Amino acid sequence: MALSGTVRILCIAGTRPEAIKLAPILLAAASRADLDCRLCATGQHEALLDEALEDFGLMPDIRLDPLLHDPSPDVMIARFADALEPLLMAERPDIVLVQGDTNSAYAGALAAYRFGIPVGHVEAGLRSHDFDQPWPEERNRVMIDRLADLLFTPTPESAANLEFEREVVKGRCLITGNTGIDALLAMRSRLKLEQPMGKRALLLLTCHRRENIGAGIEAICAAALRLADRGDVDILCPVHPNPAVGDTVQRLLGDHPAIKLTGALRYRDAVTAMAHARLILTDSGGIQEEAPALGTPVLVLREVTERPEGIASGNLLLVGTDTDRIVVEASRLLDDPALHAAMARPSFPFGRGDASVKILDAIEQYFSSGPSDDHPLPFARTWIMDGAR
Ligand SMILES: CC(=O)N[C@@H]1[C@@H](OP(=O)(O)OP(=O)(O)OC[C@H]2O[C@@H](n3ccc(=O)[nH]c3=O)[C@H](O)[C@@H]2O)O[C@H](CO)[C@@H](O)[C@@H]1O
Repeated sequence: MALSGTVRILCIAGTRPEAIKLAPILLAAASRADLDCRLCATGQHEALLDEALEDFGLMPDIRLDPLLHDPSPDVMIARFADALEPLLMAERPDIVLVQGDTNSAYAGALAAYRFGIPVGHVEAGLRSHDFDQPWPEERNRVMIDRLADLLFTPTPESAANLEFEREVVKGRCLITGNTGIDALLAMRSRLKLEQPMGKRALLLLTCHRRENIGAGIEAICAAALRLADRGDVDILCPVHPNPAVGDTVQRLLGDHPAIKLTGALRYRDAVTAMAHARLILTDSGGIQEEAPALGTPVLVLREVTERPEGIASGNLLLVGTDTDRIVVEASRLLDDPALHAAMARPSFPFGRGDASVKILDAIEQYFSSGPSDDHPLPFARTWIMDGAR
């Protein structure tokens, strides 16, 4: 029945974007006496996660033992879920919170579901409607939504995706906005973002999606070289640590004088680069959400996007990975100030920076009101040695 006293939340995360999008929740919960919110890091991308947390003054409370090698997604999910079981037995959280669509998030939802621990899904309802793009993220987030008891969805469009799946998505859905905007606005308020004085336009290029590895990234790099040859742009490309991405980018872009390759930027430096860029070329999900709030146009280097809201707001343009298409669209924006201005109008289709407060309010309400007929509390599906929950 309804819990009295402190509600124990366990966040489970493994990657940089999860850290960035869970940080506002962890920080907001710290000032609420009735919530005890802790973070378990799976080790999926340990260094990037730790670095992202540092920019918010955070670190994991618990760490799973690192995987000895980088297995396939489904083996990774199984390993994480297995490693989480004794942790969940020991920690006994009242709710497990996972963010987005990573293998860590799916593993956290699976392990909690087995023990009958309610699952909260932050960034629920995003759909490309194509299991192969992106893979395995689309599959992961569809399955997490089926397991979740509380679904925190960023926009009416993503809520509509969940409504369409109501036959199999049984949890309570709440439109909250994306916590990534909470993180962005908090970070931006700490930075001095004077406009850069240089005459040359800054282009920010990031690419790391699994489905782009190989031909996609080669085509993207060919476009970057042609844009760099214009002579009026500087391209900044933070290279994702995945060697399947970095080796190709280094080989193709490493020698051009107008292209600067760096390691992954710290979050605060990424926000600065996004704010200063004239144009962003990316296959990132989070950057598609952040750039509209910063008023920087984005060419989305994907064939499909689960952020149609940013397309509708006019801040994102879906261009895929065709070299000529990328060059044509980037050149149009660089050469036509009116067209650029139309795409550079700040907008907030993914929320206004209050998602984490709404999520914590909803969690408190869930436990104070207790189960209702249409939303009974879950039950243990895995026998817990010291007695069923
Ligand atoms: C299918 C899909 O779209 N899934 C997404 C994917 O996340 P992603 O595609 O957004 O991943 P990245 O692009 O790696 O991270 C982006 C973040 O990192 C910052 N950044 C970037 C470059 C850098 O050098 N330094 C940085 O700090 C940047 O500002 C931003 O905040 O998984 C998340 C987890 O579940 C999901 O939520 C999310 O939907």
